[in-house]
Amino acid sequence: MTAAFPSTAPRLGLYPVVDSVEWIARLLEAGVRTIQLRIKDCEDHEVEEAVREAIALGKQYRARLFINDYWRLAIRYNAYGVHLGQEDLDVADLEAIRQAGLRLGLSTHDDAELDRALALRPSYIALGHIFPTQTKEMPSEPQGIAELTRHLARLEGISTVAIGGISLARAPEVLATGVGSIAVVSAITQAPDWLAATKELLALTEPTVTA
Ligand SMILES: Cc1ncc(COP(=O)(O)OP(=O)(O)O)c(N)n1
Ligand SMILES: Cc1ncsc1CCOP(=O)(O)O
Ligand SMILES: [Mg+2]
Repeated sequence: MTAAFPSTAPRLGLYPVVDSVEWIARLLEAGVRTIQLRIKDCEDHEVEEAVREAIALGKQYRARLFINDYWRLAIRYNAYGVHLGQEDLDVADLEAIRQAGLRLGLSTHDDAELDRALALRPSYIALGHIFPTQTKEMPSEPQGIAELTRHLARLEGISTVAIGGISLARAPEVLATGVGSIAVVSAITQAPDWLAATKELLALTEPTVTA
């Protein structure tokens, strides 16, 4: 049987996905504890400094900092984890990521991709896109709440993340499915007041414990 990747928190809560060290710094300062650096379509050497700085910030704030795509740099600078999509899986050295002790998050869009992801025993499984999104061109249709719920039934005991078109207004219905985390880009980066949006999303995902 394939060895599992290291576990992460069962519920990752609010998971902003951002494209700069500046966003990483301001969101960690705002209280976010799961976050991803996602810079697209660069060579490793072009993003190396940003990846190094983001990972250092993640450690400083004791946060779960995932690096999207650049798995070699994530290993070099000892990130908390790496996020990979299905196409990334065709080229990444998963054994090197596992040997380095990094967590692994995987994207899925349908049952076949879920089968493939489950076989790899990642740290979390992302499901998307849930709603239409302007942030990334998607070849598939949005899966919606009913399909998300159906997929979650296969994922008992696995850390799960929903992504795609999740606005502040839609977050409650997504969280009501029982998914462990909501990953968001524009709900924060395009918000008229990013700090207010972040605080509201944090409150939704991390309800205060009552005695
Ligand atoms: C949490 C999370 N879920 C999905 C993705 C998308 O990853 P991928 O399919 O590899 O697409 P790109 O982000 O690389 O364009 C993600 N980054 N994070
Ligand atoms: C990176 C990614 N992967 C699937 S949807 C998406 C973008 C999500 O962005 P938004 O939260 O703005 O819809
Ligand atoms: Mg990718």
